[in-house]
Amino acid sequence: MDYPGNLFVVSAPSGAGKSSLVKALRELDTRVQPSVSHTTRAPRGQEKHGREYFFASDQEFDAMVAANGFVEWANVHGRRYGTSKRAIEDRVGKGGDVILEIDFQGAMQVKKTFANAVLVFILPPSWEELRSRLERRGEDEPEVIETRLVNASDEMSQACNFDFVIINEVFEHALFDLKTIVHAQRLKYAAQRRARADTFESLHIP
Ligand SMILES: Nc1ncnc2c1ncn2[C@@H]1O[C@H](COP(=O)(O)OP(=O)(O)OP(=O)(O)O)[C@@H](O)[C@H]1O
Ligand SMILES: Nc1nc2c(ncn2[C@@H]2O[C@H](COP(=O)(O)O)[C@@H](O)[C@H]2O)c(=O)[nH]1
Repeated sequence: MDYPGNLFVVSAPSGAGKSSLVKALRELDTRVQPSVSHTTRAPRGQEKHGREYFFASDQEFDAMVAANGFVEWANVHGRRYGTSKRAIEDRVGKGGDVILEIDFQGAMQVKKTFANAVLVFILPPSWEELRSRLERRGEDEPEVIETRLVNASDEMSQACNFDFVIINEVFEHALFDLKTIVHAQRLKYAAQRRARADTFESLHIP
């Protein structure tokens, strides 16, 4: 699908720091808008319906799947998560930039629909640090942390299918890398548009 905006997808094993990086990027760059996903998991901590997620029952999620309402959806850590078409098509269709924080299965589905989407995978510096970040965050029960660490191994093996891989060891360095990828994509896209406009002009196509 061709569209005038930029679509960025950030994936990572749970606890690698993607939400923190995307939040910091958005504070520096207000052109990048997040998409709020739907999930069947329960809210945690201070999460609010419509802000972090649209929290849906299994029946509500089923109804959206049946209505073809998702660009992508997947089972992640035993719950379902999905990006609604409405969450991204409006904005990228009008030339805005959207950033998705989704798992690798969703990222692969997005790439099939939006071939120009830029896929970024975030890796933690080590297993020990991944575990310690999940524990320090203090938002998940120990068994949930164990499930996420078990799943992290499969998730990390998918990094090679992404356009860019960032190791989030020193937060500021990882943020710089992410910011650079976003800027580079904008420049590339603007250059492509200029080249296309020049071609039409030289051929006298209005
Ligand atoms: N470079 C870093 N150094 C140390 N701690 C970090 C770093 N990046 C993020 N963290 C911390 O690690 C924890 C996990 O980060 P975050 O919640 O952003 O991960 P996530 O990948 O979005 O996880 P999930 O997929 O479960 O939402 C948070 O407490 C965050 O403050
Ligand atoms: N395929 C999708 N994955 C998603 C989506 N929204 C979030 N996620 C991923 O789920 C896990 C767990 O998230 P958490 O908030 O419960 O910690 C994480 O890897 C997210 O990236 C989505 O819409 N589609």
